[in-house]
Amino acid sequence: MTQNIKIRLGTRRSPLAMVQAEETRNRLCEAHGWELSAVQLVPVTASGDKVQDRPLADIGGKALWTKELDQWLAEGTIDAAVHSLKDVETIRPAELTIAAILPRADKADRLIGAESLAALRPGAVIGTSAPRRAAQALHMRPDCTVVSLRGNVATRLAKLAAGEVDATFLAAAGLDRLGQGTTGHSLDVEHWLPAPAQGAIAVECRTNDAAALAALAALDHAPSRAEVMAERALLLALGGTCHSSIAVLCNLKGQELHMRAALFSPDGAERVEAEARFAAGDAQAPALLAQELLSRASAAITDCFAAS
Ligand SMILES: NCc1[nH]cc(CCC(=O)O)c1CC(=O)O
Repeated sequence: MTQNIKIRLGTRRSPLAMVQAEETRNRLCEAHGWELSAVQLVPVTASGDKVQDRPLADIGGKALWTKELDQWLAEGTIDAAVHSLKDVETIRPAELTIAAILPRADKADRLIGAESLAALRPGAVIGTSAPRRAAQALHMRPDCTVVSLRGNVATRLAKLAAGEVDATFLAAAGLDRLGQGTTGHSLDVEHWLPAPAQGAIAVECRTNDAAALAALAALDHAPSRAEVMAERALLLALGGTCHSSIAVLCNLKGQELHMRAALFSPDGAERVEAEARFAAGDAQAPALLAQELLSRASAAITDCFAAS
């Protein structure tokens, strides 16, 4: 049976990454009528998972999530790689192509440890290593303290349970996929904007691998692709780095994308927001929105951007 492997699918080894890889395998097999054994999961421990004690932004950024899988694709060890698109650098090597975006899950963040930001005790300690979550929390609750909290979902929940922090944020998509749909309190996406591409799973393959491209194309969900590619176009135009706080919500309504984005200073004191409506596939509109945001932002915000 195992002789008949059609696709070797690389994935990070974390429980969430493995669940996402299994979902991808199931969809591939269903789309093509394959036995499950036709897709071989090939796990790797990514650099980003090895260093747990420092914020990702300080140790090399998002590239640490994809480095090993990128190399395995280049060497032909695997045929495709599954990623949380939120964790994938905006500029990818030309040799690699995002061949499929799976139907996007819940875009919201959940707050764990309190029913709402307002319900946190005065001076509460919030654990998060994401600049967006830190700045957005401090914007609403300047009395709170933010400390770095890294590790996979289970590790972060354990640190919260151990009392290291009063509260933390996790993506609803990740919690749901791990069977933790009742953990935490969903934050309304209209008021607490998510990260670019939050909740989206991307599958990459070699740009010159026609067979893999064709097999993965069957999984691509066009509405999800329209949203996340517009969000990534905004990120690219902003010149966002791991230190910048970028929050964006893009919803496809019919043929039109409704995008709302906000930038924050690291301490949360400053916030600029703008919105736009444009046709799906319009590559200029997100760039214009980026220019509008940057033009209205103070130095405390623009210092965290490469493009300014
Ligand atoms: N930064 C880690 C990461 N990357 C993707 C997810 C969750 C799934 C997703 O947003 O697609 C998470 C965990 C989290 O932010 O809570």
